[in-house]
Amino acid sequence: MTAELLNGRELSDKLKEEMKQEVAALKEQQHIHPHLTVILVGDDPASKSYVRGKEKACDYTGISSDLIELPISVSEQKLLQIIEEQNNNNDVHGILVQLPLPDHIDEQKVIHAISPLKDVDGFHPVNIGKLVNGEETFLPCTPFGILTMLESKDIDIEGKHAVIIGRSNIVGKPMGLLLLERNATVTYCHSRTKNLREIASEADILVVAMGRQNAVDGSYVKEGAAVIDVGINRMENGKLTGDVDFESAKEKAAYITPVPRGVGPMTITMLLKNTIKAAKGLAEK
Ligand SMILES: Nc1nc(=O)c2c([nH]1)NC[C@@H]1CN(c3ccc(C(=O)N[C@@H](CCC(=O)O)C(=O)O)cc3)C=[N+]21
Repeated sequence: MTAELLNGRELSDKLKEEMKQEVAALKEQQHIHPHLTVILVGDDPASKSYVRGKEKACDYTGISSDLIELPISVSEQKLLQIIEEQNNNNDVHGILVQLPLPDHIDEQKVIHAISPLKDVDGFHPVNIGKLVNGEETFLPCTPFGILTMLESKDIDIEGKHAVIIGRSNIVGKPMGLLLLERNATVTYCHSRTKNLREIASEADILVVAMGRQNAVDGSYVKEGAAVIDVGINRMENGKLTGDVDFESAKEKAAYITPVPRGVGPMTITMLLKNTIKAAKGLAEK
């Protein structure tokens, strides 16, 4: 079998086109102008490039965005103060603080400071709590994007075995919760898991978010599985690659995401969705 490609770039383009119409209608009919504030601390080139991607996507869909750039030496107190100003600004619907933050800033404290109503990343504990409860909330963008890709191909989730490799707060943990809510049987694996290959090769849906190039190859993939590669690793030649050895995995999978043009663009697109939702004062289950 050779897998069908889950092309995140193509799906993103389609969704952005729809959102562009929706934003235009919101402006015209309800005088709502969705606005996202992005806060970037320091000048890490990868972070800068992601932030540029977000700005570009906002522009395309008619969402206005501000970028607040702060020096790497900025104090935690100053950052918290800026977040508070954004919380209190009624023209701002979404606030995103680009992660990771420098070591002298407590990331959890920063996430707690963002109003849950403007938390378009879906990282605030109130929103995570709602996700655990199955209540409506802002879904974390990467898991939301993955779910949207699976749904776009009508890939069955109910009753299927989903194996998540990686347990980060922003990808692995919420991914498992979302799939569980849709009646998958979910197994979490991580760096201490024994028999990773054995467990992974039982997955109908395999989500790989380990942060290590080629950590998973075709021998980890069940025939007919959907393989989702969340990894972004920059190779020596400057090109991006995922955590999955695409060539061997695609011979066994029924569906597979490429890197680049897979999960990454969907993450940004879901951020736009969440920003529109925030502007409308809603949150989605
Ligand atoms: N508060 C916060 N929210 C985030 O959502 C967040 C974050 N911090 N910190 C970093 C990660 C990473 N992330 C990506 C988004 C888009 C691509 C993306 O568009 N990737 C393109 C390639 C881009 C390129 O060529 O560099 C692709 O895979 O095709 C990648 C990575 C969001 N993150």
